[in-house]
Order: sequence, then structure tokens, then C-alpha cells
Amino acid sequence: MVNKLEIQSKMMQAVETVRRTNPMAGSITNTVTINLVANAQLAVGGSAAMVYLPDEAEFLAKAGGAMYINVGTLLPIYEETLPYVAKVLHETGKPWVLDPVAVGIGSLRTKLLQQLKAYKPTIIRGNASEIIALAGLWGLDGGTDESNVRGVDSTDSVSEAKAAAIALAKWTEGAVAVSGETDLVTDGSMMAFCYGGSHFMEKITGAGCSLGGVAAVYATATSPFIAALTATAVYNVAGKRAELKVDGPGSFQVQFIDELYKATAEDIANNSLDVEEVSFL
Ligand SMILES: Nc1ncnc2c1ncn2[C@@H]1O[C@H](COP(=O)(O)OP(=O)(O)O)[C@@H](O)[C@H]1O
Ligand SMILES: Cc1ncsc1CCOP(=O)(O)O
Ligand SMILES: [Mg+2]
Repeated sequence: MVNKLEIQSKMMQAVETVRRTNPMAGSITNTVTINLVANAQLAVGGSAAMVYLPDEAEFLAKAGGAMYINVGTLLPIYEETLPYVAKVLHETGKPWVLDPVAVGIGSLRTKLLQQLKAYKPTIIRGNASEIIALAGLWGLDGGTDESNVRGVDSTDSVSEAKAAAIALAKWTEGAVAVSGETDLVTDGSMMAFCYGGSHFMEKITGAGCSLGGVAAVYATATSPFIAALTATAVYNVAGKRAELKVDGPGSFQVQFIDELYKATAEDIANNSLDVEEVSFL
């Protein structure tokens, strides 16, 4: 039985804990959106630290409360850094978030994402095509061999990614967040649909990447499902509010960070949300 009030209460606790404790979530992320990732993490109350090298990544994995790995742009050193730090995170039981940006494109990205399967990301956050393609790469239900990923964008709908998201969550025993106009968050047994945000979020680079970084901040304070849900909800609140105050994507990005900063625990927990049990039919 899904208890929506209990879920909302846990979301509020996560927001308040992060605001109170300023937890550090280290990131290995892409060079396109790295600044927005860090600023979004700070806006919700986290502390950001971005690295590329194996020993620095190990340090952050051990020193921080969670870690974020995003494969949007790859550097040769990632061939060493990513599997090394993912192993450390998995073996120490530290939460970590994977954004499989552009899965299916390029041999190194494919090799690294295949290697990361064994280290079971606590949260996987991607758009619908990325979630479907990752499930396919990992040989799980709902996945496809032919990626519909178009660069970093999705050509599939969130509902088309439902089976893949459930299969990924069951494999990792964590949570999966599929982002889009309506977001889907699942832990394999519960499924939440989250509403809000703005069409402008498709017109700025890094809305998805930074959402993954914010999920890592909340993963320092709560369960994978609640962390993914809270991050998704604060993005929906901030996007909706920012849209009302701007008339273009440039000013939207600036206002969006302000709205992330201003959103209260009540605003976030009360954002429009439907939760149901995953039907096993
Ligand atoms: N059309 C839309 N309307 C409202 N929110 C959206 C829309 N498209 C994306 N978002 C929001 O933007 C964020 C990033 O989602 P998305 O653009 O799907 O990820 P990515 O950037 O990885 O492709 C999420 O918070 C999502 O809810
Ligand atoms: C454009 C681009 N190219 C490689 S990573 C990246 C940013 C993708 O950001 P997001 O997935 O949040 O749109
Ligand atoms: Mg993305």
C-alpha cells in the first residue's frame, strides 16, 4: 500500500536536513554543464566539488555523502577514473547517481557504461531514450539494442521508458528517475508521476545534468527513491515558478536557480504528485 503522506513527510525531512547540514556531493561530470550542476547543488543547500582524476575521485567518494557521475563528455582519464571510483562507492556503500548521457554513442562511453552495471548506481537519472538504451545495454527488460538517443535529447516518451525504469531499479535495488514533461520515479515497487517544470527546461543545456547532481545532494540525506523524488519535485516547483517571471531561456536559467534556492520543504513536498504500486501483471 502506497502512503503518499508518509512519502511527502520524508521529502520534507530530506529538504530540511540538506538545508541544515550542507552536505558535500562530489561530481565527475561533463564540461558542458558542470557550472550549472554545481550552482544547482548549492542552491538546494549542498556543497559541490568537481574532479576528473582517479585519486581525487576516491577522496571525494570517501569524504562526501554521495557522488554524481555523468558521462556527457568524456576525457581519456575517465577510462581509469570512472570504474575505479564506482567500485569504491559500491564497496563502501556510498550512494551515487549515474546520468548515462548519450548512451550508445561512442566506444568509450559504451565500454564505461557497461562496466558501471556491476557497481549498481543508487539512482539512475536520464531522459526516456537514455533509460531505454541503458536497460538495453545492460540486457534488462524494457531496453532496446537500437538507441533512440539523439545526441543528448530524447526521442521516446517517458511512458515508453516505464518497463526499462522498473527493470533498472530492480537490478540496482535503488531508484530510477525518467525526466520529461511528466517525470517518472520508481524504486521497482512504487512508481511516482511528478508534474510541473517548464518547456524552457528543454531550451537550456544542463537541466537534466543538474537534476542528477541535485539528486546526489538529497541522496546524502534519505533513501534513493525519496532523494530522486525530492530532486524531481524541486525542479518542477522551480521550473514552474521561473517560467512565470521570464520571457526567454537565458533569463529562465538565472531565475530557475533563484527558485531552487527559495523553494521550501512544504513547496517541494506539496508539488503535484501521483504515486502507485508497480503492477506485476
Ligand atoms: N516540456 C517540459 N515541461 C516541463 N518540464 C520539463 C519539460 N522537459 C523537461 N522538463 C524538466 O527538465 C528537467 C530535465 O529533463 P530532460 O530535459 O528530460 O532531461 P535531459 O536534459 O537529460 O534530456 C526535468 O526536471 C524535467 O522535469
Ligand atoms: C549538450 C551536451 N553535450 C554533451 S553533454 C551535454 C549537456 C547535456 O545536458 P542535459 O542532458 O542536462 O540537457
Ligand atoms: Mg541529459
